[in-house]
Amino acid sequence: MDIRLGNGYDVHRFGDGDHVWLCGVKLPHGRGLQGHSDADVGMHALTDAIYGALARGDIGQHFPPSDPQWKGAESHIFLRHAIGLARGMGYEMMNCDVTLVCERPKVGPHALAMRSALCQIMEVDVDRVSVKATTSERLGFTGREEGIAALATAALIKG
Ligand SMILES: Nc1ccn([C@@H]2O[C@H](COP(=O)(O)O)[C@@H](O)[C@H]2O)c(=O)n1
Ligand SMILES: C[C@@]1(CO)OP(=O)(O)OP(=O)(O)OC[C@H]1O
Repeated sequence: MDIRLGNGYDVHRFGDGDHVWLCGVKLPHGRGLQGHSDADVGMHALTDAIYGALARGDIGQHFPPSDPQWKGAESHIFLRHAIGLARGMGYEMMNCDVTLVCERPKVGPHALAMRSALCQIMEVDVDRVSVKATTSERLGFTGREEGIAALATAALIKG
């Protein structure tokens, strides 16, 4: 049995807008997250955790922000690529865990929808996918609501 662990971290800043995409769920919000893609910070962190587990670089190497092809792209494209790479190397998702760091929006009421969205994209059981959140007690850039940070861990298993 071969188990590989990876971690991911991402940040997107708030700008104009009326919604945010978080882990595949569109939430109405007073501001939007800025990015080259749809700025789904949680999905980006999870995608990077998978690349990290595989030692296959990071999201910006596979989908360069300088490439106009990815402007406005839906982030499921990135996650599908990462999990496809994992399967191509003989790995399955054992479990993964995403933590969103923001004062708002409140994630708890939407966590199950987020887990469902991620597990559908990755084609894994929902009990293998965790999404949770914390504030940063109003400290730092997340505390000032200048942006949202996300951390993720992925465990991949072969055999
Ligand atoms: N965006 C968020 C932030 C937090 N939660 C939930 O609230 C709990 C308490 O947060 P603290 O930062 O005060 O520890 C946290 O454990 C989450 O359950 C949330 O849903 N959305
Ligand atoms: C996802 C990509 C795609 O161009 O752009 P962004 O939406 O800016 O997101 P980031 O987390 O900075 O990762 C870099 C890029 O790969």
